[in-house]
Parts: sequence; C-alpha cells; structure tokens
Amino acid sequence: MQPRTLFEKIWDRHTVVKEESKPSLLYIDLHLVHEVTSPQAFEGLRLSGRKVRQPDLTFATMDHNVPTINPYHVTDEIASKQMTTLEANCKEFGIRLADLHSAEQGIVHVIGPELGLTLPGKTIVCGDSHTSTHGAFGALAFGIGTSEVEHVLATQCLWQSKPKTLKIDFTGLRPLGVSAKDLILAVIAKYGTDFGTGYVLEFTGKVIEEMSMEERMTICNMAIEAGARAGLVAPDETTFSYLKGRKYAPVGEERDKAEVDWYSLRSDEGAVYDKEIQFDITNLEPQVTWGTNPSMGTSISGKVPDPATIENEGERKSVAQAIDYMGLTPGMKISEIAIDYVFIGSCTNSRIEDLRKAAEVVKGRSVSPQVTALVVPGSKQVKKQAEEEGLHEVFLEAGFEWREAGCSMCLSMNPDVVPAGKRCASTSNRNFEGRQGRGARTHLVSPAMAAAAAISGRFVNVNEWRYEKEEVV
Ligand SMILES: CC(C)[C@H](C(=O)O)[C@@H](O)C(=O)O
Ligand code: SF4
Repeated sequence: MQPRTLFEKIWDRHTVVKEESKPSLLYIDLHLVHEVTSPQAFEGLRLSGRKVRQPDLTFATMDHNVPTINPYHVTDEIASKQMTTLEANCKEFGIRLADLHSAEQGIVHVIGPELGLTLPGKTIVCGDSHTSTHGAFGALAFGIGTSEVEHVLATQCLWQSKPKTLKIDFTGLRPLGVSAKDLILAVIAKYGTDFGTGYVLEFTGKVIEEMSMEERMTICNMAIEAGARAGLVAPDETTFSYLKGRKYAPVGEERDKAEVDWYSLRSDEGAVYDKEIQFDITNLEPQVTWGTNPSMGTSISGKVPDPATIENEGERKSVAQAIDYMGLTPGMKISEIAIDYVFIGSCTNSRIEDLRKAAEVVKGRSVSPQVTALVVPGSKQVKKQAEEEGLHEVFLEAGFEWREAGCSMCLSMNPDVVPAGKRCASTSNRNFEGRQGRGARTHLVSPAMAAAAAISGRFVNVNEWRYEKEEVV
C-alpha cells in the first residue's frame, strides 16, 4: 500500500460511500451539540418524524449563552429559549446533556477532550467552527452547519468533499516563553486567513512533539482561522497519557489495543501531502493582533502598519479600515497600546495550563486601575481544579473577576460584552468587528500576555518580566 497521511487513514476508515469526483459519505464517531446551532436541527427531525440514529454517539452541553456571574439567571429571551429547548430536545431524543447543573458543563471544545470523548482516529463534528480543536488528538474534527447537524443526528453520516492535505512543519527551537498561541498567530499573520482553504492542516515538528495536549489544542483550535477544514496533530505518548483515566476513554486491555491502533494512524514515512510549509520559530516573539482579522498581527516589539506604505490597493484599504475601527495610529508601537479590558478564557485558552500560565504572571501583582479583567474557566472541571490549586485566589487578590464556565466574552451572546470603543486584550480566537460587542476592539494574545497587559494597562513583553534576559533555550 502507498504511504498515507494521518488524514487519509482516518478518511479511508470512515468512508461509507465513495464516488469519483463527488462528495463521500463519512461515518461520524462523535457528534457534539450546543444550544445555538441545534434547535432547528431537532425541529427538522421532529417534523419528519425521525429519531436520533445514535444517541450514544451524541453529547450536548451549554456554553455560548451561559451567564458567567450567575448561570441560572438567564435574562435574555433568546438565550433562555435556546437553553430550555436544548434541554427538552436532549430529553426527547435520549441524548446526554451536560446542563448547567452538571459538573461536566463547559465549552463544548473543552469538555470533549476533558471527558475522553475526543479520541484519536475518530471523526468528530459539531455545529461549531472551532471543532478543529479536537484535531489535536489525531481525530478528524470539523464544524458543520445546522442542516448538516440534522443530517448527522438522523443518519450518523455526513456528505463531505475530500479536502487536500497541507503539512505545516515547525522548525527551530522554541524561544523561552513563546506559547502555542504565539505560534499559531504568527503562522496566520504570515500566511493569511485563507491559506488553509480546502485543506486539512497537519502540524509537525519537534516543538509540536514536545507540546502538551492543551497547547496542541490551542494550535488546532485556530486552524479554522487559517481557513482550513481541520487541524491535526499525530497521536503519541503525550496524547495517550492525557487520555488515561478520562471518563469515556477506553481502559485496561481495550486501552492497550486502542493505543496500538492509534499509533498506527500516524502519517507513514514518505506520505505525500498536497502542500508543505516550513515555519521557523527560532526568533519568534509573543504576538499581538492590531487589526480586525486574526492575520492582522505582529510581534510585541512590532508596530501598527502604516497603510501609506502598502502598495496593493485592496490591502491598503483593508488595513486603513481596520486601523480606523481599532482606533489606532499608523506606525504606533504595539507596546504603546493601552487597554481597558482583559479576557482570559474561550475554547482557545481557558484550560488549566492556560490559567496556570496567567496566574504565574499575575501572582503578587495588581490589575491596573483602569482595566476590567476577567478569568473565565472553560469548564466546571477546569474551574474546580484551578480552585483546588488556589489559582482563583491569585486572580482575585490581583483584582481579576473569577467567573463560571462558558464562552463568555469570546463573543457577544451572553452578558459579558466589551462596551463600544473599549479595547480588550483577549485570549480568544477572533477579533472581527463587533465580535466582543458592538464597536468593541479586540487584540488577540496568549494567556501570559493577557495577564501582563492586565497589570500594565498596555501591551508588554511578558518575557521581559519573567526572565531577566530573553535567553533562548
Ligand atoms: C455560535 C457558533 C455557531 C460560532 C461558531 O461556529 O464558531 C461560535 O462558536 C464562534 O466562535 O463564532
Ligand atoms: S469559546 Fe468562542 S470560539 Fe469557542 S465555541 Fe465559544 S464562542 Fe466559539
């Protein structure tokens, strides 16, 4: 047999129907559901008198609409309706639901891995673009639209055109204090928001191999911001040890067998990708976005671009428009940008390691008086663990707010919004106009950088605090 990539192996295993130059029918191993994109899908099932084909392969949670001060007090009518509807639908169709009372509730892309539902080799879908997160486990995971949600509920299958493969190989040694978030922001800053269109990205290289699962999740989470269908990291010992003891992960002999199988999914020596990119991280610095899409970003030591120096007219206009919306001055230093809000949370960066990294920076310091700063754990389990470690005290003592689990300020679908004209350093993944609230301005950064910004009231290179000198390991 020809050498195959990780993607091809998972694809081949799940193809139920295949026809030349037509979409294939794929079997879906795990369908994750949340309150925003599922109501019409369930309604469609009801109208056509159908059942959920595999309720045991379906798992639901509430995240987008959940108020993070008092989750049980939902004042918004649409939010409240979406949540009660999900509850009723799960009951009617026999689907497991991590509702607000459940100790398992949280952002869908945080709880899937945490519960061991996300496993290598699976096909995973959810009516949510950041489903790419689960690719960190070597699962083929991607977002689908509401009509597809209905299709998967009814059949456990999905029609999909076969994407192409793109390998992103990180070369060089990771500079001290440079996070997974910085890596993916830098890749998107260099190649843009659509270089991944039509591709599944596989991230490789020593730095990826040495990363924790949570860091790999941060990288794969943002594959979608590069336009990609999905992101992938090859399963390895790090993956297997993360999964050990997780609620739904295999145990005993089954686990041993599964691990052998999972390992066999890794891309074969000599496997051919449709495209390959090498990205050298040797001189990488912490990243900050200045604009209104994730590719409009630079290093902490960089500057806001000056549209006058951009030759291409289209680009010049879009940069000028972004700078105008963001209320910045062309050519100003990133380190001169003062902020009003800090949001540490979202499916990109709300896991325990993210909170630890932020707390490490915050410890013994205070939030700048003009800054409102929130820490929002990605799940109830993350919150519990953080409290057991005393991280909440570090944040609270410094002047951060410590909230309940949910999507929160990542997008304005719940009470956590950034007011118009205000500027937020955010650990989330999208900085589009109005993303965190109408007229709100978002700068994407890592948890450590967000923590440092909260304290300084402006962007600073967190490594200058943490390490006497910026040495390279
Ligand atoms: C609400 C949902 C459909 C949306 C998505 O698909 O990603 C949201 O999670 C987001 O991050 O913008
Ligand atoms: S945290 Fe943000 S990006 Fe993630 S699912 Fe929620 S809204 Fe989407």
